[in-house]
This record gives sequence, C-alpha cells and structure tokens, in this order.
Amino acid sequence: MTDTIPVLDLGPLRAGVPGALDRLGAELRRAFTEVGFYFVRNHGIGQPLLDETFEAAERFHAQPLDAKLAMRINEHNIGYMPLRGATTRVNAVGDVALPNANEAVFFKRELPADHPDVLANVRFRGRNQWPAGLPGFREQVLRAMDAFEGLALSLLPIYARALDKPADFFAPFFTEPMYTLRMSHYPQQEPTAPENEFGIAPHLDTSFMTILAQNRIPGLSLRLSTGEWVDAPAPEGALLINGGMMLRRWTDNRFMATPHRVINRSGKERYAIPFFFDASYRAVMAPITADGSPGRMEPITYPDFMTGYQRSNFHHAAEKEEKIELQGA
Ligand SMILES: O=C(O)CCC(=O)C(=O)O
Ligand SMILES: [Fe+2]
Repeated sequence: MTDTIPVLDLGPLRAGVPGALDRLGAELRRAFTEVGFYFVRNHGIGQPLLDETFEAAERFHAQPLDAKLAMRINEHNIGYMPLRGATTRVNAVGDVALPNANEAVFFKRELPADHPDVLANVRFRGRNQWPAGLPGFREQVLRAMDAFEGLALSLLPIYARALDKPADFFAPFFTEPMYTLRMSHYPQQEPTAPENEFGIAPHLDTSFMTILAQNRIPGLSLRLSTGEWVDAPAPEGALLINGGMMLRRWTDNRFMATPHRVINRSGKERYAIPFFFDASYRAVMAPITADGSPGRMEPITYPDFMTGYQRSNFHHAAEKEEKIELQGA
C-alpha cells in the first residue's frame, strides 16, 4: 500500500535543489490522477508538535460533557460537535443511515474581536470558542494551526507546477487562507456494533487540501479507483495529504478526491487531528482547465460552496439553515 500511495520527499525542494519543484509537480500530478492521497516526508513539522497536539485532543475530549457542550458548534462551524452529531448523507459511497461514531471540536483562524468580518458576523469567520479549564490548550492549537498552514502554503507551488502553471499561480488565492483544525475522538466501537456504523462513514472531504498526521491507532481506510478499500499505512515521520471536493472542482475534475472512512474496532480510544485547508474567503475559484477553456463548473467561493454542502451533512447546520430559510420566506 505504501507502494500505491506516492511519497513526496520535500527535502530537495526545501534545500533549494534545482529541478526539485518540477519533479515534485510531476509526482503530485500522478498522485492526484491515480490515487488522490500522497505522503510527504521531510515536511519540517516536528514530531513533538504533533504528539502534543494529539495529547491536547485527548485532554479536550476527557473533559466532562457539560464543559464541551458549553462551546457547542455554531453556524461558523466552530466548536464542539457531540457524539453522533453528524450523519454523512451526501458524498457517501453507499447509503449511510447511522450517525458517525465520533465527537469532534473545530477551530479556525484566530480572529480578533474587532475584525470587520467578526463585527459583521460573516459566516465561517467567527471567533474561536476555547475551553475554560484547559491551560495551554489554546496556545497548542494555535501552534499546530500555524505549522500546518505554513506547510500547506509551501506546497502550493507544487500544485501549480502539477497543473502546468507558474510556481506562484496560487499565491493570490491564498492571501489569508481558510482553514479548520478538527480534533476528533472515536470511542471504541463494540464488536456487536452494526455493520453500517462507522467512526466516520465513507466520505469526500470538502477541502482543497487535508493534512492528516499519522495515527498510532489504525482505523482509516481509503477506496482505491479499483473500488477496493485498503487500510492506510502510517510510515514513520510522514504526513498523509489528500484533496477534497474543492480541489476536484477547481481543477475541473482533473484531480481526484478519494473516498475514505474510519472504523475503530481497535479496542482503544482513537484521536485524529485533520487540518483542512482552503483558499481565502473571497477568492473566486474558476476551473483551472488544461486548455484554458471555461470548464464544466461555475466559479465559486468558499462560503458559497460550504453553505451548499453544510445543508446536507451536519445536523446543527440543517436546523440552522431551515431557520434561515424560514426567515427569508
Ligand atoms: O480520523 C482519520 O484518520 C480521518 C478523519 C477524516 O477523514 C475526516 O475527519 O475527514
Ligand atoms: Fe476525511
């Protein structure tokens, strides 16, 4: 399986070796036309930072339920989503009836109280909610998000070259990228749990790029283009990266978004810290076609895309959307 998922070594690029960018671009193109996932090595994010972020996720979820519910997820998609708070209804590979067996908390870029988007209550531009009783937690989350953002930005020239664009092609779209750090807790699923109960059901991410730190507890699997589900390997020191629906759409379906799922029958508690990375809030993403033609999809922004998606997948969003629609009616 490590044979199947390409491994991109960022060492030569970071060392400024001539030709490294174009070589990585070719490898990335292959990754996104054949698999939809790739590993990066020599990515520059230290293992201690990742370990401490996993620990922070564990500390967060170990709090009493009341403390977590005090920062319940809101219309900005920031805060705590209780166990079985989401059912994967769209993008699924099969029919999924049961809510996902995970609880999660979501953080976005830290915005000051007087930021114009905060003052105007612009959707998905709200302030983070932080737990009251966890010293050092906020700082840890901010450190992790900074590190993941830095890595994601450093990969953009590779994406540009993979699409035969100049290295700085993506820069104007990512002046203040949107991102979300999700800290998930997958309780052990009982051996007697129904077949169609998942930690997270088969889905596509919405993102342009998802960075996933290696997990010591297995459970993640991917669906190859052959239709076969395979367990994701976890090579030491590497990070797993995939593209979601935004990448697929923006590349006019040239780059694939690959279905994946989690089942936690490991007999242990499992935590995950995926980082979802997208263009700036107001960036207009018109299809990047091979021949410069307009492409199949309409140009779209992050909020327009996300509001369409949210309506179908998150229970809290569905309720909110209904209220919003009623207000507008
Ligand atoms: O828990 C994992 O390993 C992956 C989680 C995932 O696919 C997601 O949160 O979108
Ligand atoms: Fe995912």
